[in-house]
Amino acid sequence: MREEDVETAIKVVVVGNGAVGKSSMIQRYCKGIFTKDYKKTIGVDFLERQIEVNNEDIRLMLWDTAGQEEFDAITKAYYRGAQACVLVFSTTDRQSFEAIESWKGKVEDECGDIPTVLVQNKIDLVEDAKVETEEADTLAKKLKLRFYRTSVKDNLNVEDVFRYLADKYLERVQAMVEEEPQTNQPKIGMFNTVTSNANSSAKKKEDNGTITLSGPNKRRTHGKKNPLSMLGKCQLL
Ligand SMILES: Nc1nc2c(ncn2[C@@H]2O[C@H](COP(=O)(O)OP(=O)(O)OP(=O)(O)O)[C@@H](O)[C@H]2O)c(=O)[nH]1
Repeated sequence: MREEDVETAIKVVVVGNGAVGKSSMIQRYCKGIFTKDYKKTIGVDFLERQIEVNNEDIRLMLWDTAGQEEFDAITKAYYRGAQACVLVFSTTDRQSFEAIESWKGKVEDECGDIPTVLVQNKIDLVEDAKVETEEADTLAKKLKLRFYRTSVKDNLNVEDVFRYLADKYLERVQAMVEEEPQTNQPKIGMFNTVTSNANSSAKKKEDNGTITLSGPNKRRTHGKKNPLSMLGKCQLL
């Protein structure tokens, strides 16, 4: 395998209370659709989308985790190996706002300090808001997080959230490469990728309901040089 044949993939976890719009956000971003129905996520699920950053193909693997506390034990295991995180609360749900710091802590426990954004979703329902604009701004400042207000329904700012995370992640990788140019061992996760279809899912549901990823695979990038490939590969989970 040539170095330039390795594609970069970023595992992003999307977390927050139930019904804030996590699944909807991922569906909007990966499939371009929005549905009004609420179907609570059981455990975890993921979708992926490929984007181009600095002339490189980057595959974002978006992990949708259940917001209901009853699934905490399962979902935490899936935070492992995440390289970026979206913390979501809803404009119309005060509790979901108050739970943000706790969600941040859960992700940090498993992943350490990874690029993270704070998202206030459902801003189309601003007339029903249970969170003041200033409160949300203050929380973002306190947690030192980039803050986006989105409406998945109206497709507002959703693209920006994931673009920011991809940029931020690549910035960190680049800084790491510059610091330690000789090393082949990544300090933060990167792995060879599985499939190339933006909407395809690389997960496999086993009989016991566990979702596992297929083993590392490579995808040709038609000789396009990928400077990130020098970091080699590592395990996803
Ligand atoms: N008005 C409005 N409704 C939204 C928006 N985003 C999501 N919804 C609705 O909110 C409800 C919950 O959305 P989900 O995406 O299922 O929420 P979730 O966070 O994945 O919920 P869990 O799976 O329980 O964790 C659904 O009825 C969506 O249609 C939005 O931006 N505006």
